Amino acid sequence: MFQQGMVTPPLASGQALRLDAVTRHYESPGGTVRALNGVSLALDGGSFTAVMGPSGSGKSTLLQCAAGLDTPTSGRVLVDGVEMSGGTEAELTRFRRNRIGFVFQHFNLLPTLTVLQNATLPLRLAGKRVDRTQAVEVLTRVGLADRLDHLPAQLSGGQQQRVAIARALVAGPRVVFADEPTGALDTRSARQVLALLQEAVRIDGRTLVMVTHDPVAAAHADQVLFLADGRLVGRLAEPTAAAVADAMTRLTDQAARGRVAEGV
Ligand SMILES: Nc1ncnc2c1ncn2[C@@H]1O[C@H](COP(=O)(O)OP(=O)(O)OP(=O)(O)O)[C@@H](O)[C@H]1O
Repeated sequence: MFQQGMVTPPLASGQALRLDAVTRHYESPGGTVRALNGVSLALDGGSFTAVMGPSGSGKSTLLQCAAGLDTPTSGRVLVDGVEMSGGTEAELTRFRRNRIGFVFQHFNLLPTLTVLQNATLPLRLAGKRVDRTQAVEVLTRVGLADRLDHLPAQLSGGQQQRVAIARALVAGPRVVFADEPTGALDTRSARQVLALLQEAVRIDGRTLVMVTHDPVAAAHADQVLFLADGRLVGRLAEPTAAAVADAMTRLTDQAARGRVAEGV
């Protein structure tokens, strides 16, 4: 059922991610852009949430703020009940490395590193010992056991994204953020990537937050949160692709009507 409005439940021990009244404003020559306008949400550990909304609604900004890659103008982000602000840049980086994984649309692999080196980079950056057996296990799970010494340029897009998923999972993060992880992939590779992300939730108990424009991808999640104009405006539990597409059509129409009313 599509529910309008969002209510944040009280802090619970099982909460992996919580945002309290997060805003992100940008100053631009045309005035202040309110990319996020008071977003509150709470996600349980082991849940899979898709975030959707019209272009410019604030999806990427939400992900970047929640993942500690960007700093909110106001509000709080808590991962595992621990607030992700107030420290130095080095502390924030350490916090992110220990608790957060990120999958990008365009993979962001380092071209001169092999598959194994790319996948274990977060461990080496964090100064942790690289357990080769465990790293190979992760790469085997994403179907790349026979590609360990390949460079990214020697792989297909789908294979590169699977390396990126291994990299996001290798340090055992509490929350994994994925920004359009299937946006650059063909249907078959997209399906494989979604299955791997789903497995990370169902088998390993990771908490996954995925921005997507694709209703079929969103239907893999437990719930879809809808953003419009920097606010959470609705939630769809146990989504089907048809219900997600329907809700998106309504939101996009509303956004277009809003722009006409404002004379944009
Ligand atoms: N660095 C920035 N400086 C100024 N404005 C920005 C900046 N980053 C984002 N914005 C603005 O904030 C708003 C939200 O952007 P965001 O990229 O989060 O939207 P989105 O929903 O992810 O869009 P899309 O689906 O097109 O990727 C937009 O109006 C965008 O132009």
